[in-house]
Amino acid sequence: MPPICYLSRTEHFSAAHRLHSPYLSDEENRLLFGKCNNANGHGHNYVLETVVGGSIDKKTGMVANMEDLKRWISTAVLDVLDHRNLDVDIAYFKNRPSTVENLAVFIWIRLTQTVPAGLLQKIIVSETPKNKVIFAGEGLTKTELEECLL
Ligand SMILES: Nc1nc2c(c(=O)[nH]1)N=C([C@H](O)[C@H](O)COP(=O)(O)OP(=O)(O)OP(=O)(O)O)CN2
Ligand SMILES: [Zn+2]
Repeated sequence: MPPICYLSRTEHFSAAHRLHSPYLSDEENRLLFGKCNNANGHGHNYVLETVVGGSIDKKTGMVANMEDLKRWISTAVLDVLDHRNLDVDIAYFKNRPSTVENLAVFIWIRLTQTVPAGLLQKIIVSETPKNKVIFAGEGLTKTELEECLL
């Protein structure tokens, strides 16, 4: 069996948002999200690490061509999220808070629609240098998959 490797690519995008849940009252939102619920909103310079993995192709010496990986991430994620207001521009966040967890789910689903089946292993989305979420597609429901379609 050929050796298995994991490739990682890090990209950045900037987006605005406000943490607010449609399932909570205004007062509950203020208490839960604090300054992040401020009506003016705020922005983050997000960092997305995408990890793909598989066996090394004998002929190319690659698990995947980094040029392809760059293109998949740009098309599926950066073109859609960079310099956007998540709550206003992305329908997925109309009925769920734009937490970094929900953002990771959105990004994962977008990537699975572009990256060849079985290659995508894990994503790590950082909202601030201190806060990051790791997602590998566990627990996805049909609802998320359908609502993620643009
Ligand atoms: N589980 C989650 N909790 C919080 C989220 C989130 O997406 N998921 N998001 C936020 C805020 O949007 C933001 O990430 C926090 O901003 P901030 O407090 O400014 O960032 P830091 O924690 O890095 O900075 P400190 O100065 O250390 O507070 C909040 N919670
Ligand atoms: Zn925020």
